[in-house]
Amino acid sequence: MRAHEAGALHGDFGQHPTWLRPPADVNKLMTELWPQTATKDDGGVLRVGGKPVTELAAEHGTPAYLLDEEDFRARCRTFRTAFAGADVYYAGKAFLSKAIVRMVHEEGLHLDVCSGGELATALAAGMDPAKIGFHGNNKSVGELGRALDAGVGRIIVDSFDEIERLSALAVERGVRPQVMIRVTVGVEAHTHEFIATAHEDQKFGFSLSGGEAFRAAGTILGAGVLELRGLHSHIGSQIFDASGFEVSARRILSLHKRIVDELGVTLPELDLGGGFGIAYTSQDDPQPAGDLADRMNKIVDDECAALGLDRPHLSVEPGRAIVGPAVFTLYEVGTVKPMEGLRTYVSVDGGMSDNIRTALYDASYSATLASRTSHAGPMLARVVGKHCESGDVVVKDEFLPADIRPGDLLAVPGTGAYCRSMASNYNHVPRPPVVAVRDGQSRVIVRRETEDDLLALDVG
Ligand SMILES: Cc1ncc(COP(=O)(O)O)c(C=O)c1O
Ligand SMILES: N[C@@H](CCCC[NH3+])C(=O)O
Repeated sequence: MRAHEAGALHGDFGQHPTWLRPPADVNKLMTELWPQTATKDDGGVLRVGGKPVTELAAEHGTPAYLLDEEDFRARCRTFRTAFAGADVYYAGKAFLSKAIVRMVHEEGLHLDVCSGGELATALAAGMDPAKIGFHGNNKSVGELGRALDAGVGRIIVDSFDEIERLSALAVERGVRPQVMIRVTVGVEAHTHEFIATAHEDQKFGFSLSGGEAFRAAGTILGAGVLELRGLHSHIGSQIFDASGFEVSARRILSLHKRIVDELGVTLPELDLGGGFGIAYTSQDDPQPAGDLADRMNKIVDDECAALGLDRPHLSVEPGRAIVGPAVFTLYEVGTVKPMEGLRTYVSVDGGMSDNIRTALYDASYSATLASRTSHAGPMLARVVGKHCESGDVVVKDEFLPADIRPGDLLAVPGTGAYCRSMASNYNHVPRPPVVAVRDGQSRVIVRRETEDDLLALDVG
Protein backbone atom coordinates (compact mmCIF):
# COMPACT_ATOMS: atom_id res chain seq x y z
CA MET A 1 0.00 0.00 0.00
CA ARG A 2 1.31 3.39 -0.92
CA ALA A 3 1.96 5.73 1.98
CA HIS A 4 -0.51 8.42 0.95
CA GLU A 5 -3.22 5.81 0.64
CA ALA A 6 -2.72 4.43 4.10
CA GLY A 7 -5.44 6.61 5.53
CA ALA A 8 -7.73 5.78 2.63
CA LEU A 9 -7.52 2.08 3.24
CA HIS A 10 -7.86 2.34 6.94
CA GLY A 11 -9.72 5.54 7.63
CA ASP A 12 -9.96 4.66 11.27
CA PHE A 13 -6.49 5.10 12.71
CA GLY A 14 -6.75 7.22 15.80
CA GLN A 15 -10.31 5.96 16.29
CA HIS A 16 -9.31 2.67 17.82
CA PRO A 17 -11.02 1.68 21.01
CA THR A 18 -8.85 2.16 24.05
CA TRP A 19 -7.83 -1.49 24.13
CA LEU A 20 -6.23 -1.16 20.70
CA ARG A 21 -2.92 0.59 20.26
CA PRO A 22 -2.43 2.70 17.15
CA PRO A 23 0.12 1.12 14.82
CA ALA A 24 3.73 2.06 15.46
CA ASP A 25 4.35 2.73 11.79
CA VAL A 26 1.35 3.17 9.50
CA ASN A 27 3.32 2.85 6.27
CA LYS A 28 5.01 -0.34 7.39
CA LEU A 29 1.66 -1.72 8.47
CA MET A 30 0.16 -1.02 5.06
CA THR A 31 2.86 -2.97 3.26
CA GLU A 32 2.59 -5.79 5.77
CA LEU A 33 -1.19 -5.99 5.91
CA TRP A 34 -2.22 -5.50 2.28
CA PRO A 35 -0.79 -6.96 -0.89
CA GLN A 36 1.59 -4.65 -2.67
CA THR A 37 -0.66 -3.68 -5.61
CA ALA A 38 -3.65 -2.83 -3.39
CA THR A 39 -4.70 0.80 -3.61
CA LYS A 40 -7.90 2.77 -3.20
CA ASP A 41 -9.05 5.02 -6.02
CA ASP A 42 -10.62 8.46 -5.59
CA GLY A 43 -14.06 6.93 -5.28
CA GLY A 44 -12.90 4.77 -2.38
CA VAL A 45 -12.90 1.60 -4.48
CA LEU A 46 -10.19 -0.88 -3.53
CA ARG A 47 -8.10 -2.09 -6.46
CA VAL A 48 -5.75 -5.02 -6.71
CA GLY A 49 -3.55 -6.10 -9.60
CA GLY A 50 -4.89 -3.12 -11.54
CA LYS A 51 -8.56 -4.19 -11.18
CA PRO A 52 -11.28 -2.55 -9.06
CA VAL A 53 -12.88 -4.98 -6.64
CA THR A 54 -16.32 -3.86 -7.83
CA GLU A 55 -15.46 -5.33 -11.24
CA LEU A 56 -13.96 -8.45 -9.68
CA ALA A 57 -17.12 -8.94 -7.62
CA ALA A 58 -19.28 -8.56 -10.74
CA GLU A 59 -17.13 -11.08 -12.65
CA HIS A 60 -16.52 -13.67 -9.96
CA GLY A 61 -19.14 -13.05 -7.28
CA THR A 62 -18.63 -12.83 -3.54
CA PRO A 63 -17.30 -14.05 -1.26
CA ALA A 64 -14.03 -14.54 -3.11
CA TYR A 65 -10.41 -14.85 -2.12
CA LEU A 66 -8.45 -12.39 -4.27
CA LEU A 67 -4.79 -13.27 -4.75
CA ASP A 68 -2.37 -10.53 -5.77
CA GLU A 69 -0.18 -12.75 -7.93
CA GLU A 70 2.67 -10.29 -8.15
CA ASP A 71 2.70 -9.94 -4.37
CA PHE A 72 2.72 -13.71 -3.87
CA ARG A 73 5.61 -14.13 -6.28
CA ALA A 74 7.49 -11.23 -4.70
CA ARG A 75 7.16 -12.83 -1.26
CA CYS A 76 8.54 -16.10 -2.67
CA ARG A 77 11.52 -14.13 -4.00
CA THR A 78 11.95 -12.24 -0.72
CA PHE A 79 12.34 -15.50 1.17
CA ARG A 80 14.66 -16.92 -1.44
CA THR A 81 16.88 -13.85 -1.25
CA ALA A 82 16.70 -13.59 2.53
CA PHE A 83 17.65 -17.24 2.92
CA ALA A 84 20.13 -17.27 0.04
CA GLY A 85 22.07 -20.52 0.08
CA ALA A 86 19.24 -22.28 1.91
CA ASP A 87 16.31 -24.24 0.48
CA VAL A 88 12.96 -22.55 1.04
CA TYR A 89 10.11 -25.06 1.16
CA TYR A 90 6.77 -23.32 0.70
CA ALA A 91 4.42 -25.00 3.21
CA GLY A 92 1.47 -26.05 1.05
CA LYS A 93 -0.81 -26.52 4.04
CA ALA A 94 -1.20 -22.72 4.16
CA PHE A 95 -2.84 -22.81 0.73
CA LEU A 96 -2.25 -25.11 -2.20
CA SER A 97 -3.60 -25.38 -5.71
CA LYS A 98 -2.02 -26.41 -8.99
CA ALA A 99 -1.52 -22.77 -9.99
CA ILE A 100 0.20 -22.07 -6.68
CA VAL A 101 2.50 -25.07 -7.15
CA ARG A 102 3.51 -23.72 -10.57
CA MET A 103 4.18 -20.23 -9.19
CA VAL A 104 6.24 -21.65 -6.33
CA HIS A 105 8.21 -23.78 -8.78
CA GLU A 106 8.75 -20.87 -11.18
CA GLU A 107 10.01 -18.72 -8.33
CA GLY A 108 12.61 -21.35 -7.44
CA LEU A 109 11.13 -22.62 -4.17
CA HIS A 110 10.83 -26.16 -2.90
CA LEU A 111 7.50 -27.48 -1.61
CA ASP A 112 6.46 -29.02 1.69
CA VAL A 113 3.41 -31.30 1.55
CA CYS A 114 1.76 -33.06 4.47
CA SER A 115 -0.78 -35.45 2.98
CA GLY A 116 -1.41 -37.65 -0.02
CA GLY A 117 -3.79 -34.99 -1.34
CA GLU A 118 -1.17 -32.25 -1.19
CA LEU A 119 1.35 -34.61 -2.79
CA ALA A 120 -1.11 -35.42 -5.59
CA THR A 121 -1.69 -31.70 -6.21
CA ALA A 122 2.05 -31.02 -6.35
CA LEU A 123 2.67 -33.87 -8.78
CA ALA A 124 -0.36 -33.01 -10.93
CA ALA A 125 1.03 -29.50 -11.33
CA GLY A 126 4.42 -30.82 -12.45
CA MET A 127 6.46 -30.05 -9.34
CA ASP A 128 9.91 -31.59 -9.45
CA PRO A 129 9.55 -34.49 -6.95
CA ALA A 130 13.15 -34.01 -5.84
CA LYS A 131 12.10 -30.60 -4.49
CA ILE A 132 9.22 -31.98 -2.43
CA GLY A 133 9.44 -32.65 1.30
CA PHE A 134 6.79 -34.86 2.90
CA HIS A 135 5.62 -34.18 6.46
CA GLY A 136 3.01 -35.61 8.78
CA ASN A 137 2.69 -37.39 12.12
CA ASN A 138 0.57 -40.22 10.73
CA LYS A 139 1.40 -40.81 7.10
CA SER A 140 -0.32 -43.94 5.88
CA VAL A 141 1.40 -46.85 4.19
CA GLY A 142 -0.36 -45.80 0.98
CA GLU A 143 0.87 -42.21 1.25
CA LEU A 144 4.43 -43.27 2.02
CA GLY A 145 4.39 -45.73 -0.87
CA ARG A 146 3.21 -43.03 -3.28
CA ALA A 147 5.90 -40.67 -2.03
CA LEU A 148 8.54 -43.33 -2.67
CA ASP A 149 7.15 -44.15 -6.10
CA ALA A 150 7.15 -40.47 -7.01
CA GLY A 151 10.72 -40.07 -5.79
CA VAL A 152 10.12 -37.22 -3.34
CA GLY A 153 13.32 -35.56 -2.21
CA ARG A 154 12.95 -36.06 1.51
CA ILE A 155 10.54 -37.53 4.01
CA ILE A 156 10.43 -36.04 7.49
CA VAL A 157 9.93 -39.00 9.81
CA ASP A 158 7.87 -38.38 12.91
CA SER A 159 7.71 -41.65 14.88
CA PHE A 160 9.34 -45.05 15.34
CA ASP A 161 6.25 -46.61 13.73
CA GLU A 162 6.84 -44.52 10.65
CA ILE A 163 10.53 -45.46 10.48
CA GLU A 164 9.45 -49.09 10.50
CA ARG A 165 6.73 -48.61 7.88
CA LEU A 166 8.93 -46.58 5.60
CA SER A 167 11.86 -48.97 5.93
CA ALA A 168 9.66 -51.93 4.95
CA LEU A 169 8.36 -50.05 1.91
CA ALA A 170 11.87 -49.00 0.90
CA VAL A 171 13.16 -52.59 1.13
CA GLU A 172 10.18 -53.80 -0.94
CA ARG A 173 11.00 -51.28 -3.65
CA GLY A 174 14.77 -51.51 -3.41
CA VAL A 175 15.14 -47.77 -2.82
CA ARG A 176 17.00 -45.74 -0.22
CA PRO A 177 14.87 -42.66 0.62
CA GLN A 178 16.36 -39.59 2.25
CA VAL A 179 14.84 -38.76 5.61
CA MET A 180 14.96 -36.00 8.19
CA ILE A 181 14.08 -36.57 11.84
CA ARG A 182 11.47 -34.22 13.26
CA VAL A 183 12.71 -33.18 16.67
CA THR A 184 10.58 -31.77 19.46
CA VAL A 185 12.98 -29.22 20.88
CA GLY A 186 10.90 -28.25 23.92
CA VAL A 187 10.49 -24.60 22.98
CA GLU A 188 7.32 -22.91 24.18
CA ALA A 189 6.56 -20.75 21.15
CA HIS A 190 4.65 -17.59 22.02
CA THR A 191 1.58 -18.26 19.95
CA HIS A 192 -1.86 -19.84 20.34
CA GLU A 193 -1.53 -23.25 22.05
CA PHE A 194 -3.26 -24.99 19.13
CA ILE A 195 -0.52 -23.88 16.73
CA ALA A 196 2.53 -24.32 18.97
CA THR A 197 4.30 -27.54 18.01
CA ALA A 198 7.59 -27.93 19.86
CA HIS A 199 6.60 -28.21 23.51
CA GLU A 200 6.80 -31.70 24.96
CA ASP A 201 3.16 -32.58 25.48
CA GLN A 202 1.86 -32.73 21.89
CA LYS A 203 1.75 -35.17 19.02
CA PHE A 204 4.58 -34.11 16.71
CA GLY A 205 8.12 -35.38 16.46
CA PHE A 206 10.70 -37.16 18.60
CA SER A 207 11.51 -35.71 21.98
CA LEU A 208 14.94 -34.17 22.35
CA SER A 209 15.06 -34.12 26.11
CA GLY A 210 13.72 -37.66 26.45
CA GLY A 211 16.47 -38.96 24.15
CA GLU A 212 14.03 -40.29 21.54
CA ALA A 213 15.42 -38.15 18.73
CA PHE A 214 18.92 -39.54 19.35
CA ARG A 215 17.52 -43.07 19.47
CA ALA A 216 15.69 -42.46 16.19
CA ALA A 217 18.98 -41.51 14.56
CA GLY A 218 20.53 -44.69 15.94
CA THR A 219 17.66 -46.82 14.65
CA ILE A 220 17.86 -45.31 11.16
CA LEU A 221 21.63 -45.57 10.93
CA GLY A 222 21.69 -49.05 12.45
CA ALA A 223 19.27 -50.48 9.90
CA GLY A 224 20.98 -48.76 6.97
CA VAL A 225 17.82 -48.75 4.87
CA LEU A 226 17.05 -45.04 5.00
CA GLU A 227 19.51 -42.24 4.26
CA LEU A 228 19.63 -39.84 7.22
CA ARG A 229 19.90 -36.35 5.77
CA GLY A 230 19.48 -34.31 8.90
CA LEU A 231 17.30 -32.95 11.69
CA HIS A 232 14.20 -30.85 11.53
CA SER A 233 12.34 -28.65 14.00
CA HIS A 234 9.22 -26.55 13.63
CA ILE A 235 8.26 -24.72 16.78
CA GLY A 236 4.85 -23.40 15.78
CA SER A 237 3.10 -20.82 13.69
CA GLN A 238 2.42 -17.06 13.72
CA ILE A 239 5.57 -16.37 15.75
CA PHE A 240 7.00 -12.85 16.04
CA ASP A 241 9.76 -13.41 18.52
CA ALA A 242 12.94 -14.68 16.82
CA SER A 243 14.36 -15.88 20.11
CA GLY A 244 12.27 -19.08 19.88
CA PHE A 245 14.00 -19.93 16.60
CA GLU A 246 17.37 -19.20 18.18
CA VAL A 247 16.75 -21.48 21.15
CA SER A 248 15.47 -24.15 18.81
CA ALA A 249 18.54 -23.86 16.54
CA ARG A 250 20.88 -24.09 19.51
CA ARG A 251 19.17 -27.17 20.93
CA ILE A 252 18.89 -29.01 17.65
CA LEU A 253 22.52 -28.32 16.80
CA SER A 254 23.60 -29.81 20.10
CA LEU A 255 21.78 -33.00 19.10
CA HIS A 256 23.29 -32.77 15.62
CA LYS A 257 26.73 -32.62 17.25
CA ARG A 258 25.99 -35.62 19.46
CA ILE A 259 24.85 -37.69 16.47
CA VAL A 260 27.93 -36.71 14.47
CA ASP A 261 30.30 -37.50 17.34
CA GLU A 262 28.71 -40.62 18.79
CA LEU A 263 27.27 -42.24 15.68
CA GLY A 264 30.08 -41.22 13.34
CA VAL A 265 28.10 -39.70 10.48
CA THR A 266 27.81 -36.32 8.78
CA LEU A 267 24.39 -34.75 8.60
CA PRO A 268 24.26 -32.52 5.55
CA GLU A 269 21.02 -30.64 6.27
CA LEU A 270 19.28 -28.75 9.08
CA ASP A 271 15.68 -27.58 8.76
CA LEU A 272 14.42 -24.90 11.12
CA GLY A 273 10.81 -25.06 9.95
CA GLY A 274 8.32 -22.29 9.30
CA GLY A 275 6.15 -20.22 11.58
CA PHE A 276 7.10 -16.65 10.64
CA GLY A 277 4.31 -14.33 11.79
CA ILE A 278 2.40 -11.82 9.68
CA ALA A 279 0.27 -8.75 10.40
CA TYR A 280 -3.46 -9.28 10.64
CA THR A 281 -4.28 -5.98 12.34
CA SER A 282 -2.59 -2.77 13.39
CA GLN A 283 -1.50 -4.55 16.58
CA ASP A 284 0.92 -6.86 14.79
CA ASP A 285 4.51 -5.96 14.01
CA PRO A 286 6.17 -8.86 12.19
CA GLN A 287 9.88 -8.95 11.52
CA PRO A 288 11.04 -8.69 7.91
CA ALA A 289 12.16 -12.01 6.43
CA GLY A 290 15.66 -10.60 5.93
CA ASP A 291 16.06 -9.81 9.64
CA LEU A 292 14.85 -13.25 10.66
CA ALA A 293 17.13 -14.91 8.15
CA ASP A 294 20.11 -12.91 9.43
CA ARG A 295 19.42 -13.92 12.99
CA MET A 296 18.88 -17.56 12.12
CA ASN A 297 21.98 -17.72 9.93
CA LYS A 298 24.07 -16.06 12.62
CA ILE A 299 22.96 -18.42 15.34
CA VAL A 300 23.68 -21.42 13.12
CA ASP A 301 27.12 -20.01 12.19
CA ASP A 302 27.98 -19.21 15.81
CA GLU A 303 26.79 -22.54 17.17
CA CYS A 304 28.55 -24.54 14.48
CA ALA A 305 31.76 -22.64 15.15
CA ALA A 306 31.41 -23.14 18.91
CA LEU A 307 30.69 -26.86 18.52
CA GLY A 308 33.35 -27.40 15.85
CA LEU A 309 30.74 -28.64 13.35
CA ASP A 310 30.70 -28.35 9.57
CA ARG A 311 27.83 -26.01 8.87
CA PRO A 312 24.88 -28.03 7.53
CA HIS A 313 22.89 -26.81 4.53
CA LEU A 314 19.94 -24.87 5.95
CA SER A 315 16.30 -25.18 4.96
CA VAL A 316 13.13 -23.41 6.13
CA GLU A 317 9.42 -23.97 5.54
CA PRO A 318 7.41 -20.74 5.53
CA GLY A 319 3.75 -20.92 4.53
CA ARG A 320 1.75 -18.14 6.13
CA ALA A 321 4.39 -15.44 5.58
CA ILE A 322 4.40 -16.11 1.83
CA VAL A 323 0.72 -16.48 1.02
CA GLY A 324 -1.06 -14.85 3.97
CA PRO A 325 -0.69 -11.17 3.07
CA ALA A 326 -1.01 -11.80 -0.68
CA VAL A 327 -4.74 -12.51 -0.38
CA PHE A 328 -7.77 -10.66 0.91
CA THR A 329 -11.34 -11.90 1.07
CA LEU A 330 -14.02 -9.84 -0.59
CA TYR A 331 -17.47 -10.11 0.96
CA GLU A 332 -20.80 -8.44 0.32
CA VAL A 333 -22.62 -6.96 3.27
CA GLY A 334 -26.12 -8.29 3.92
CA THR A 335 -27.84 -7.62 7.22
CA VAL A 336 -26.67 -4.71 9.39
CA LYS A 337 -27.89 -4.97 12.98
CA PRO A 338 -27.07 -2.24 15.50
CA MET A 339 -26.98 -3.39 19.13
CA GLU A 340 -27.62 -0.32 21.19
CA GLY A 341 -24.71 0.53 23.47
CA LEU A 342 -22.67 -2.46 22.28
CA ARG A 343 -21.70 -2.61 18.64
CA THR A 344 -23.18 -3.12 15.19
CA TYR A 345 -23.26 -6.60 13.74
CA VAL A 346 -22.41 -6.48 10.05
CA SER A 347 -23.27 -9.78 8.37
CA VAL A 348 -21.42 -10.86 5.25
CA ASP A 349 -22.13 -13.58 2.70
CA GLY A 350 -19.45 -16.00 4.02
CA GLY A 351 -18.08 -16.58 7.50
CA MET A 352 -16.57 -19.43 9.46
CA SER A 353 -16.78 -21.75 6.43
CA ASP A 354 -14.25 -19.59 4.54
CA ASN A 355 -12.30 -18.39 7.58
CA ILE A 356 -12.39 -20.62 10.66
CA ARG A 357 -9.39 -18.95 12.27
CA THR A 358 -11.33 -16.41 14.34
CA ALA A 359 -13.54 -19.11 15.86
CA LEU A 360 -10.74 -21.65 16.23
CA TYR A 361 -7.82 -19.54 17.46
CA ASP A 362 -9.56 -16.37 18.57
CA ALA A 363 -7.59 -14.78 15.71
CA SER A 364 -7.87 -11.07 15.05
CA TYR A 365 -8.57 -9.64 11.60
CA SER A 366 -9.36 -6.23 10.23
CA ALA A 367 -11.72 -5.03 7.50
CA THR A 368 -12.23 -2.07 5.25
CA LEU A 369 -15.14 -0.76 3.18
CA ALA A 370 -13.97 -1.59 -0.34
CA SER A 371 -16.62 -0.33 -2.75
CA ARG A 372 -17.09 3.38 -2.06
CA THR A 373 -16.02 6.38 -0.04
CA SER A 374 -17.91 7.19 3.10
CA HIS A 375 -17.84 10.42 5.05
CA ALA A 376 -19.84 8.94 7.91
CA GLY A 377 -18.15 8.72 11.30
CA PRO A 378 -16.76 5.43 12.61
CA MET A 379 -18.87 2.86 14.41
CA LEU A 380 -17.68 -0.16 16.32
CA ALA A 381 -18.60 -3.19 14.27
CA ARG A 382 -18.29 -6.93 14.45
CA VAL A 383 -18.17 -8.62 11.07
CA VAL A 384 -20.06 -11.90 11.26
CA GLY A 385 -20.94 -14.64 8.80
CA LYS A 386 -24.13 -16.39 7.73
CA HIS A 387 -23.69 -19.63 9.67
CA CYS A 388 -25.82 -21.03 12.45
CA GLU A 389 -23.29 -20.35 15.24
CA SER A 390 -22.93 -17.31 17.42
CA GLY A 391 -19.16 -17.90 17.21
CA ASP A 392 -19.34 -17.33 13.45
CA VAL A 393 -17.24 -14.18 13.59
CA VAL A 394 -14.83 -13.01 10.90
CA VAL A 395 -13.59 -9.76 12.46
CA LYS A 396 -14.10 -9.32 16.18
CA ASP A 397 -13.69 -5.56 16.41
CA GLU A 398 -13.31 -3.01 13.67
CA PHE A 399 -14.34 0.58 13.13
CA LEU A 400 -16.39 0.78 9.97
CA PRO A 401 -18.22 3.82 8.60
CA ALA A 402 -21.53 4.28 10.40
CA ASP A 403 -23.45 4.26 7.11
CA ILE A 404 -22.39 0.75 6.13
CA ARG A 405 -25.30 -0.85 4.31
CA PRO A 406 -26.43 -3.96 2.45
CA GLY A 407 -24.67 -4.28 -0.89
CA ASP A 408 -21.41 -2.68 0.29
CA LEU A 409 -18.27 -4.69 -0.31
CA LEU A 410 -15.96 -5.39 2.62
CA ALA A 411 -12.36 -6.57 2.26
CA VAL A 412 -10.60 -8.57 4.98
CA PRO A 413 -6.82 -8.71 4.47
CA GLY A 414 -4.38 -11.45 5.44
CA THR A 415 -6.62 -14.37 4.45
CA GLY A 416 -4.21 -16.21 2.14
CA ALA A 417 -3.03 -18.70 4.73
CA TYR A 418 -5.15 -21.31 6.48
CA CYS A 419 -8.45 -19.89 5.25
CA ARG A 420 -9.23 -21.58 1.89
CA SER A 421 -7.12 -24.54 3.00
CA MET A 422 -9.20 -24.93 6.18
CA ALA A 423 -12.52 -23.99 4.57
CA SER A 424 -15.54 -26.22 5.07
CA ASN A 425 -19.03 -26.71 3.70
CA TYR A 426 -20.66 -26.11 7.04
CA ASN A 427 -24.37 -25.45 6.57
CA HIS A 428 -23.89 -26.64 2.98
CA VAL A 429 -22.36 -23.35 1.98
CA PRO A 430 -20.23 -23.76 -1.17
CA ARG A 431 -16.59 -22.71 -0.76
CA PRO A 432 -15.52 -19.46 -2.47
CA PRO A 433 -13.18 -19.31 -5.45
CA VAL A 434 -9.59 -18.14 -5.43
CA VAL A 435 -9.01 -15.53 -8.12
CA ALA A 436 -5.49 -14.47 -9.10
CA VAL A 437 -5.22 -10.87 -10.27
CA ARG A 438 -2.25 -9.44 -12.10
CA ASP A 439 -1.64 -6.62 -14.59
CA GLY A 440 -5.33 -5.81 -14.94
CA GLN A 441 -6.30 -9.44 -15.64
CA SER A 442 -8.04 -11.89 -13.36
CA ARG A 443 -8.06 -15.68 -13.59
CA VAL A 444 -9.81 -18.21 -11.43
CA ILE A 445 -7.26 -20.63 -9.95
CA VAL A 446 -9.76 -22.50 -7.78
CA ARG A 447 -13.34 -22.25 -8.97
CA ARG A 448 -16.31 -21.54 -6.74
CA GLU A 449 -18.05 -24.64 -5.47
CA THR A 450 -21.64 -25.07 -6.60
CA GLU A 451 -24.61 -26.67 -4.94
CA ASP A 452 -24.21 -29.47 -7.49
CA ASP A 453 -20.70 -30.04 -6.15
CA LEU A 454 -22.15 -30.37 -2.68
CA LEU A 455 -24.73 -32.89 -3.86
CA ALA A 456 -22.25 -34.82 -5.99
CA LEU A 457 -21.02 -36.97 -3.10
CA ASP A 458 -24.46 -37.89 -1.84
CA VAL A 459 -25.40 -41.44 -2.69
CA GLY A 460 -29.05 -42.47 -3.07
C1 LIG B 1 6.23 -28.88 9.76
C2 LIG B 1 5.69 -27.55 9.36
N1 LIG B 1 6.41 -26.79 8.53
C3 LIG B 1 5.96 -25.58 8.12
C4 LIG B 1 4.74 -25.09 8.56
C5 LIG B 1 4.32 -23.75 8.08
O1 LIG B 1 4.09 -22.87 9.08
P1 LIG B 1 3.78 -21.34 8.76
O2 LIG B 1 2.66 -21.31 7.79
O3 LIG B 1 3.41 -20.78 10.06
O4 LIG B 1 5.02 -20.75 8.19
C6 LIG B 1 3.97 -25.85 9.45
C7 LIG B 1 2.73 -25.32 10.02
O5 LIG B 1 2.73 -24.78 11.11
C8 LIG B 1 4.46 -27.12 9.84
O6 LIG B 1 3.74 -27.89 10.65
N1 LIG C 1 -3.68 -23.66 10.85
C1 LIG C 1 -2.93 -22.82 11.71
C2 LIG C 1 -1.46 -22.98 11.54
C3 LIG C 1 -1.00 -24.36 11.87
C4 LIG C 1 -0.16 -24.88 10.81
C5 LIG C 1 0.15 -26.33 10.90
N2 LIG C 1 1.30 -26.69 11.73
C6 LIG C 1 -3.34 -21.37 11.57
O1 LIG C 1 -4.28 -21.08 10.95
O2 LIG C 1 -2.75 -20.50 12.11
